[in-house]
Amino acid sequence: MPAPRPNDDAVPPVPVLHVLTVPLAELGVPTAPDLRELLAGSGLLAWTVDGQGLVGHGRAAGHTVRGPDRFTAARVWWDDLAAAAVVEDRVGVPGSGLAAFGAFSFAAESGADSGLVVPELVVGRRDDDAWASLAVAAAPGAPFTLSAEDVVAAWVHHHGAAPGAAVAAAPAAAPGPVHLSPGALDEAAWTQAVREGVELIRAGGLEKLVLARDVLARTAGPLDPVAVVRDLAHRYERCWTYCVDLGSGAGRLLGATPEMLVRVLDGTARARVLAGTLDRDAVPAGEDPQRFAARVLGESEKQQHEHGFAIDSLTASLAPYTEVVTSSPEPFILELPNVWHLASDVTAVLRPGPAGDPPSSLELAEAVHPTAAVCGTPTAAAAALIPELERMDRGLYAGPVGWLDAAGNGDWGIALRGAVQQDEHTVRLFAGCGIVGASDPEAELAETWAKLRPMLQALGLGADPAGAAPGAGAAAPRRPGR
Ligand SMILES: C=C(O[C@H]1C=CC=C(C(=O)O)[C@@H]1O)C(=O)O
Repeated sequence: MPAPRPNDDAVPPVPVLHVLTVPLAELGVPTAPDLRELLAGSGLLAWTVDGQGLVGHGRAAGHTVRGPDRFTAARVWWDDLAAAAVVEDRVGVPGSGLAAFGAFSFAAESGADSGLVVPELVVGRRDDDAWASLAVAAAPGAPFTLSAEDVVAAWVHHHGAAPGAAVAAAPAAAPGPVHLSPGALDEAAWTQAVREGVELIRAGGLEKLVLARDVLARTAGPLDPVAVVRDLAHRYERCWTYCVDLGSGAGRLLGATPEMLVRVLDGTARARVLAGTLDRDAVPAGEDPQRFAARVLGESEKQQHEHGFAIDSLTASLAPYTEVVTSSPEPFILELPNVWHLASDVTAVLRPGPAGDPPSSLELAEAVHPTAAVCGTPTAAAAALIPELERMDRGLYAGPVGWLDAAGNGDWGIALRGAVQQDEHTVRLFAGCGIVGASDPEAELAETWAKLRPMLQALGLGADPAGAAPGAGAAAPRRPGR
């Protein structure tokens, strides 16, 4: 559905893009590659899961937005860009043709830019389909001259090798020591904030609240984001690994999220809802790990309660857009290298809007954000309390991150288990926990460390930052015993 337009003076003019998508077979690459091998080079944009997805390089166009209308403003820009673009798509699958990466702030009031960026070169893979798309700005009315040779030239430029040839592997992510320090709140202050949250819930003001904290990592040597992204994509292959730099100086968002906010493919929406977490390091000696997870997560009333809020908030916000919504009858246990989660997959057949088109992935991402997995229940009460208790601007953490195409398809994950790289030596890591009346603040603090683990490992800090890595030289904030 086209985005409602504000008055035309407020809409910036868009560039005219020429876009050519060719199958990789046309470039001499007969079998679909594992996209993780293409995570290299400067100006990387990525959205991959299990070797599939989209990997972008360079920048053909981009638009940043802020405030409560940030999604609508981005959609208007995208609709205009797509209408003006001249596209030759020889593949015709979701993600081919004109495609953009995007990231949106958690809060409407955030000082961080949100937006969309169209890479110059995108290499995509969906099952056995693999393609490359080249996008370049052209003068209005200019003839379309892009050819497969132009795509190869862009590939060589960005990858330093021809299509099909091996790309140089990245060196270690963070050479030299990494120093960790508390962000907005230290551990004691954050635990106190959780305590206050629990009291408010018990007093009946709200039912669930998600509280997060940030940790700053300073690296002695320059941090290579490509090595971080590669590490995450290989280690967390069941998660969606993301890397988005909107180019506005706000930093590079990277991480590997297990949570799919909404995916739209050919008129069907899907989501993976998570809530309920168990640290895989917490298995008592002699216990069978799977049975332990099934008992502690699957049979815990507190965890099921927390999970139920997340499912209800998603299905309620999808309802106006859907014909039928189905979800897993019982949550299942999702096993990740660092934690187990209670998870439910939701599928919804989308209802066409008044103009006959089903809602786009970005329209749905706006409709369902923020879910109770990152905000709370009721949403408005939780959203108002979060900055007050966390004492920070979440920026892009816990906001939608992903990609979209001109047909409305796209994947929007929730930017979790990640960080914002602020400069060559500084990354700001985030993790949060769903709090209910039965939550124990110390246990929630320990859970944030388990959720920070993917990024800490990618920085070379090992699983336990407090005892970490003589080689990594970590200086970490105190980690509670469990
Ligand atoms: C808020 C985060 O996780 C959410 C997603 C899955 C499980 C969660 C939990 O069990 O608390 C959180 O709701 C985070 O990783 O920062």
